[in-house]
Amino acid sequence: MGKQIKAFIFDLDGVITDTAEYHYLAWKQLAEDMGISFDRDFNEQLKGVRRMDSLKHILTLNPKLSFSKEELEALATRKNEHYITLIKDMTPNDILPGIRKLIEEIKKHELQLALGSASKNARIVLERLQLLNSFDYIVDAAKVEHGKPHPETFLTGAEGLGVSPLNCVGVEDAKAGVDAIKAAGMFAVGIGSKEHLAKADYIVETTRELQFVNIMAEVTK
Ligand SMILES: O=P(O)(O)OC[C@H]1O[C@@H](O)[C@H](O)[C@@H](O)[C@@H]1O
Ligand SMILES: [Mg+2]
Repeated sequence: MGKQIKAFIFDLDGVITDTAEYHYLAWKQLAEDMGISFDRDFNEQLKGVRRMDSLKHILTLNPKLSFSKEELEALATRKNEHYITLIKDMTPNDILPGIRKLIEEIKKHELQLALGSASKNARIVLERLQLLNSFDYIVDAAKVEHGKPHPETFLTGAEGLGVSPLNCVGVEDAKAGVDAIKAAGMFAVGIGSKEHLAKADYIVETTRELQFVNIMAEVTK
């Protein structure tokens, strides 16, 4: 018998809006300034990963480079400045196809909705998209100690909503995120390729295919 679903917990970047692309471009700009190049395949390992952890991962590409703690902070700040420039003109038109409809269906069925994001910019982005009020609870980088793939982000979301993780569906575009959802004991919807999101319980290629009825059918299988 399938589970009873009471809540959805959405990742932000790459799920609600295409800020995953802006994170990629901002990291690429910073990395190129340091003579490091990386491609979209390597970028899959950065998706869902916190700012400083992402920077440290990029720096493994050139082990000859070494930075003090202060220098690392300055580099992470510079990346964020590139990112802030890229998101400055975002509007509700930047909500990815299918997301608004899915949120409407979640509300119509009287389920709860939380955000589970690794980003310190999560509230700014939701504000630009005029979606802040659509969420019953928001988990961002400030609320948790451990980044994804640790389950804390999703467990904190469930706790904030007052529901058991077993009654939650998590929605993610990142491998680290899907791993976090599964470690939290939730049903995982992955957006992207099977190759990157192998652990997801149900995978769609793009947000356009995120249909409430199809997700519920998969959950109750
Ligand atoms: O630098 P920020 O806005 O705090 O974001 C941290 C991380 O947030 C995640 O949502 C993104 O997938 C990562 O790419 C990003 O590094
Ligand atoms: Mg994401």
